[in-house]
Amino acid sequence: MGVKLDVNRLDHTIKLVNGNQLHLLKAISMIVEPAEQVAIVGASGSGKSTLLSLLAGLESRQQGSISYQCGSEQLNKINDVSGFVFQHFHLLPELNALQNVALPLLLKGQKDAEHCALEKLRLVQMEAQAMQPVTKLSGGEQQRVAIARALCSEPKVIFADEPTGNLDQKTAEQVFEHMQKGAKAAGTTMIVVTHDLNLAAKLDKIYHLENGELRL
Ligand SMILES: Nc1ncnc2c1ncn2[C@@H]1O[C@H](COP(=O)(O)OP(=O)(O)OP(=O)(O)O)[C@@H](O)[C@H]1O
Repeated sequence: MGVKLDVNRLDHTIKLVNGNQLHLLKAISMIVEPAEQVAIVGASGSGKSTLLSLLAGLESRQQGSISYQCGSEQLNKINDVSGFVFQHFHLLPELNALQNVALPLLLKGQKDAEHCALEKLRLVQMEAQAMQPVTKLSGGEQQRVAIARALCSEPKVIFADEPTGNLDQKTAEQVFEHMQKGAKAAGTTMIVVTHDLNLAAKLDKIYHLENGELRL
């Protein structure tokens, strides 16, 4: 069961190095339903990554509120039930694909970590390369490993920041499809920041961030 996000009037101002202030996000409100897959698009510098970090609880809110609900339960912390996929993969170069995917589960003390990791690698069609050091994998393969890692902890919501930004169009589409399928199969809510309108069009809703305002 995915998480429902109820975002109410988020406001965010940034202090620039020259001392000026940039009113980046202006009273942003949105509702993301459980298992919904939404895109946030907008020009470079419009504040998409900042908004995603706020939604994911990685950055402190200045104003406004976000409530997270899973079934009938109100969640106090989103980090425990969320997965994050970054543009630059953020894999550990000294480990192989399987170890990268299994690591978060091992850290939690899960005994069947490698079994779960292998299952997720199969889902993104990377089982055959499980023992490969990640440095030997292509960009698209590395991102599929990162997606398997995000799916491994069976998150209730996935936040993805330009997950295919480093990939060519064809690979981007394949990787995106894996991510979408994985999230759909598990009923996971997914929020994706992307500049790629083709990919955004594959999701349930597209939000546009412009001049600090979010509109459908
Ligand atoms: N901590 C910070 N301190 C100062 N400025 C910041 C900080 N974080 C972001 N900014 C600025 O806020 C603006 C929005 O940044 P953000 O990364 O959220 O935009 P974005 O829409 O994701 O951009 P891109 O598509 O290029 O990644 C940029 O001008 C950036 O330089």
